[in-house]
Amino acid sequence: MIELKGVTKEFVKPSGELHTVLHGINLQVGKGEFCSIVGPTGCGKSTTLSLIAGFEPATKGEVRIQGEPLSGINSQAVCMFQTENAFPWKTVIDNVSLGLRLKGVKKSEAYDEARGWIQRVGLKGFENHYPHQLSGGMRKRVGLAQCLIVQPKILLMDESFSALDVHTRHLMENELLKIWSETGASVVFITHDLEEAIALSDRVVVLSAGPGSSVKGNYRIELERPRNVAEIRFDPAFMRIHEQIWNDLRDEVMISYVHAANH
Ligand SMILES: Nc1ncnc2c1ncn2[C@@H]1O[C@H](COP(=O)(O)OP(=O)(O)OP(=O)(O)O)[C@@H](O)[C@H]1O
Repeated sequence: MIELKGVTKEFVKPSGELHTVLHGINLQVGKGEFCSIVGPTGCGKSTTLSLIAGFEPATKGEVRIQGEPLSGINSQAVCMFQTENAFPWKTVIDNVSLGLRLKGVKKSEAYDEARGWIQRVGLKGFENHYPHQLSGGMRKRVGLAQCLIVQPKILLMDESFSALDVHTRHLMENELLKIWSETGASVVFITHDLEEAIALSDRVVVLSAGPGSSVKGNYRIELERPRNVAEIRFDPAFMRIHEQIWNDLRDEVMISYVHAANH
């Protein structure tokens, strides 16, 4: 579904110098696969997501979606960020139905579809509430429904749950896994939290410390599904995988600290 082949991304600094964020990234995400990307702060995780979304082009190499080179915005993908997706001046049902309305679907049909999604994410009864009348977790549910109503083949999530308290976060993660398993979408999930990455994913990719980050490790997570993200952390198999990936990640985090201290 998604392939990055030898992708390098450079930005021009205000001084005019080139800053290489990613260097020679190779990454494949299959149809219906849940892939998380972890790495030290500033290594280029969000930049990777932005290349897959088509918000900006690779400097070198290629991003392919379903085998085709991506040019411009990736029409198969939707993005869910750490910040709110919902428009504050729109009700839940107007927010959730928006993607369909923008595609030209009639209001009554879009509303019918939106009601189904609102129910699926556990917000039945809140159709006419505004975002400020909901809790942070409920607003995330609105965001998820907003993304999934358009039945994307690719869901790109950047630290989507990191602002939530730990209990709400686990609820949302379990909810996400349940809904994802019913949609067959490919997910690329960016997180700082290795436990979250392992608990959710089929695969965890570790990026090395920047500048010029590349793929340091690529791990298949063979834990059984369905999973309960709050409980799976105590599974001995989970702990073994965590130790293995953390050994890789820790080195990169240390390198990143040293770089930060020297600048
Ligand atoms: N549009 C841009 N112009 C110039 N530099 C950029 C741009 N976008 C990102 N960068 C730089 O690229 C590097 C990687 O940023 P990015 O946000 O992708 O990292 P990250 O791994 O997601 O970081 P964090 O873990 O802190 O969220 C940073 O040094 C950042 O300053």
